[in-house]
Amino acid sequence: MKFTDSVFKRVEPIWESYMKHPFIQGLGDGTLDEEKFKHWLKQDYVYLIEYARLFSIGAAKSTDLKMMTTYADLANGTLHTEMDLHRSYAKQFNISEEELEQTEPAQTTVAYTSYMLNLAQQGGIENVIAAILTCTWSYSYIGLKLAEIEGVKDHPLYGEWVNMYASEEFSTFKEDCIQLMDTVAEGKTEEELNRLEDIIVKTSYYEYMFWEMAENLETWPVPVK
Ligand SMILES: Cc1ncc(CN)c(N)n1
Repeated sequence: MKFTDSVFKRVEPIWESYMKHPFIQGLGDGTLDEEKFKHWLKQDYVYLIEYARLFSIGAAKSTDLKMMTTYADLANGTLHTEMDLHRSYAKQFNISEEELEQTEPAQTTVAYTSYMLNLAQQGGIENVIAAILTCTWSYSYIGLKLAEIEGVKDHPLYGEWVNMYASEEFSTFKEDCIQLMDTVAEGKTEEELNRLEDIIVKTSYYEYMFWEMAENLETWPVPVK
């Protein structure tokens, strides 16, 4: 069995819980509060800047040219394809690109990106891909599941979101990440694999917390100027 198949069995209950989360349910039935979506949009934009940085660390730590090319392509896909979705929504909401980029990251955004960046700086290439995997894979999982709902792709506001994460292009990003993970998992000891699996479980929890952050319009406790 591939490493990612056995990891999926472990994280599946967490990922199933995303589909029951009020934010995702609201995306699916079109009732999601626009303010919550805008909060997600701004937080996710600054999250994706760090995510693109992680792919770039992956490129720098790659052990061969093929791997380096895949990481560089994934960084490019994040900075252009995925973040174009955010810029397009921002335009509809009259949020400028400067405002998007200057979003103050909320606690959960800081915690999640710091966790991934810390792992990526510390270890080898296996840490980088283990930290990144859940992000792309779980959004593809959610997008494809939401796309099964009749009419969801035609929703005037949230249809674009579902179309992006259920797209063939995004599925290819996911497949590339899964393949990178299985390649570096080859020949690792059980102890090493357990450590990588733990990273994927933790990032799966962080994904849940990110939906919670958006749903609850999370900010820091005491506002200061
Ligand atoms: C928090 C989060 N996780 C995953 C993705 C998909 N790249 C995202 N845009 N944002």
